Amino acid sequence: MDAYVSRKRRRVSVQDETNGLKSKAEVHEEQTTDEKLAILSSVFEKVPYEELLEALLAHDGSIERALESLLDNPSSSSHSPPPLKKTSAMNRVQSFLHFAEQSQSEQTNKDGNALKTVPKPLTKKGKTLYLYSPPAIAQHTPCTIIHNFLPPSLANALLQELLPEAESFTSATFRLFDNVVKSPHTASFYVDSLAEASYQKSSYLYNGSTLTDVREILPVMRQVSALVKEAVNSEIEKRIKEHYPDGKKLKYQSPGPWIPNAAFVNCYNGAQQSVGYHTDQLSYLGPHPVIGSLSLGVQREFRIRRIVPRPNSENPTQKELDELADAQGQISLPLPHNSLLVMHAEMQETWKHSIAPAGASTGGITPHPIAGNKRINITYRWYREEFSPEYTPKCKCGVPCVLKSVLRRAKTVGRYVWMCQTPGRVEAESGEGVRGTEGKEGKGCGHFEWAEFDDDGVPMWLSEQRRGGKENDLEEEKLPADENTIHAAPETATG
Ligand SMILES: O=C(O)CCC(=O)C(=O)O
Ligand SMILES: [Fe+2]
Repeated sequence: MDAYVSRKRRRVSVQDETNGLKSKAEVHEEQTTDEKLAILSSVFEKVPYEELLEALLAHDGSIERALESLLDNPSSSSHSPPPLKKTSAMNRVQSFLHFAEQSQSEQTNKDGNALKTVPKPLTKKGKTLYLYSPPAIAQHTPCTIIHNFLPPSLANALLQELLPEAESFTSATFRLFDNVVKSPHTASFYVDSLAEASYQKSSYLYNGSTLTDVREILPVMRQVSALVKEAVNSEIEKRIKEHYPDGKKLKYQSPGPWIPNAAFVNCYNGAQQSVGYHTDQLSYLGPHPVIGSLSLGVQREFRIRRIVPRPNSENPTQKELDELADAQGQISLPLPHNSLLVMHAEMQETWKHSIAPAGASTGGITPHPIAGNKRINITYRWYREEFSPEYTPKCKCGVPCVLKSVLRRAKTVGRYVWMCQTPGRVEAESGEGVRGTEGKEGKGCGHFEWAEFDDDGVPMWLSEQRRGGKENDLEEEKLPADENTIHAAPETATG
């Protein structure tokens, strides 16, 4: 069993198959077990990972035979719907093999000698790549996932605590192209104490308005928060060691432990409720935040796609445009009951996420024995003290600014701006979410200024103060005049 769960590449013998996959399989005889599990889980999204692994083991690592056996003997797990039709299952496998084939390319030096193998993004324009196994998700996305995270009875207790609460959730409001529209799901916001809830209601703004529904965290949610805290911190450590350059945290990522002290709870009632592509607001989380997202009830598809900066040149070639479109391709991660998804520090600034409607084409939903047609999701967050609104720069409207990352222009990519909360052109383009706020119309003052942080993501003026420097001396930190004056709002990626 260990050999199969190990992430090392191992040779597998290709079985003699007559279903047309053999030649592709031969090309990929070096496929890792992770990749094979990712392929199988792209077909059998709702079959537990362990079951897929067992099928692979039972067939000496042959994807094709494991696939056949799973199609012929539908999953033993009680809540799994019938798998896809055989033809669509085969199509998904073919498409994954196609992605995998393209995902490695030899880089050559100027003499044409191979230097090293460079992984290319697995995604492809207009296609959805389905990933289920935790190692494949860790490898190809900015997330990690822990299946069966809580003891089952605790997961059920949490669901039972939240289902009655969700009855009184209200529709999250979305601001799209200057119109305030309802998001097709409901949500509420929870913090550590009643005092904090009342402070939040009066002082924290989301796109120009305060939240109307802020609640005190409930007992089981609080108990689970401690477990989420522990798991997320350990996932962060692993992520840094295994995935980040030189095994070091990202610039601006907080070095300290992640301390969840706030949570949005989302409820999706039925297959059609969803949330559109968005990024989460950075203003109170700071740059490169980490979010722990726990799913309960009905399994739904979490989709992500990369925000890719435009090519540098004014006239990009077709090849550059194709590569851009491929890199923006969509990845789908099924989130089963009792799974903890960690959105790591690289996620919010450079990827968008959504919960897709579960139409007939994606297999609909399978009711959950406790939740019925509902999915409850808790996104545990750390509202950093340094980003409390009392410290946030204010715009000319006199309200704390919103923090956004700049992504689209090569010259300023990776920088951040504080800008007026009331959306103008930029925000309308990115379709940011405004959760449960009372819609406040108006154009805002258009204010924006560069945001400067120390390496740990602490606003520079505060960092200086902590180091015993000058108090509140923002001038010192400003860039040379020409760099500091923005004549047109930079294109931002995040809300
Ligand atoms: O329901 C989910 O898994 C995602 C929710 C989400 O994107 C959010 O709370 O910002
Ligand atoms: Fe989100």
